[in-house]
Amino acid sequence: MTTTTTETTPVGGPTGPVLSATGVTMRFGGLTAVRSVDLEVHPGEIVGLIGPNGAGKTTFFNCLTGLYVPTEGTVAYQGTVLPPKPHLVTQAGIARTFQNIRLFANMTVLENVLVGRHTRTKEGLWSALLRGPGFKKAERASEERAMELLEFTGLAAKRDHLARNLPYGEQRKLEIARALASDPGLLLLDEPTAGMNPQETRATEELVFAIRDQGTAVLVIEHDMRFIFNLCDRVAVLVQGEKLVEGSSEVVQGDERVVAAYLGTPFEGAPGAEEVAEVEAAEAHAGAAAGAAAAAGAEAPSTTARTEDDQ
Ligand SMILES: Nc1ncnc2c1ncn2[C@@H]1O[C@H](COP(=O)(O)OP(=O)(O)OP(=O)(O)O)[C@@H](O)[C@H]1O
Repeated sequence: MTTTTTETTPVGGPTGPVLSATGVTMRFGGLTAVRSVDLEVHPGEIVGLIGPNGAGKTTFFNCLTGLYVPTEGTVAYQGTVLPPKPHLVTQAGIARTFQNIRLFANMTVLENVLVGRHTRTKEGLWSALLRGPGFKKAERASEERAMELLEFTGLAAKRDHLARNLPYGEQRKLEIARALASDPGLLLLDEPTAGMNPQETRATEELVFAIRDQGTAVLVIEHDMRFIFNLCDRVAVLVQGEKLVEGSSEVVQGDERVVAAYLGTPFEGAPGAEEVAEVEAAEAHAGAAAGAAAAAGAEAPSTTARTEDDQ
């Protein structure tokens, strides 16, 4: 089934997944960039999409957001199949950022967020031209919401700066603020930490958690595996346009096919490494304490005994 129709078709209830992509295929001439990919994102989830360069990740995002009309397959938001038109997809509740920053460089930070707000304002052309009371009220409400988002992303102090004068990390944050201005139920992030230093990456991680906590589900493409495995409830791996594996960070990291096709040897600082080191240190400490207690002819403390039983 193709998504060339402009009708919206209910296929589920509001309690189901936020996003359901079903059998999404995208061909460019003889090249199949995305092949029959199914993916769901549920409310409250952060889902990662990873894979080697050219695997089809961005093409898949473009199919989800109506930039491309998939050759086959459907994309549904909250149970309603979406027409492949970017403005209708945004209006439905899916917002995105791009791999290459796309801000209005000569507009202020606040103005950039206000642009992202336009899908949620109802005032028409005449109202805007005449600047009637309805328009002024809507304008004030939009500005209030935009300022909330600038506070949320830590950019409020820069509201009047030109976007082009922001440091790189803040430009990426502004892109996120602008995407959030459409009050999405699902946010798609395409390589949000590309070019960031470790501090900026850590701040982005916190921001994504905060976005999820505020009720927006997130689907994120990223090559930084530490970021992905720390952040995501679920990770899907695309290889040569096909979904190879999908599961928790642990499942994906442990899958031999993913390691062979993409991850290679385990990356340094894998999540859990710190915890493993802490447990080992605690066990060594407990073992030493038990040894000392035995040497002194006393019973080992109960916590030590439990630790040993658990091994
Ligand atoms: N508009 C297009 N026309 C023709 N081929 C395209 C087009 N867009 C993408 N492709 C091809 O589709 C394949 C998938 O590209 P895509 O950019 O989706 O991969 P990706 O996984 O996002 O890669 P990266 O991690 O490098 O961003 C590539 O072979 C690419 O050359």
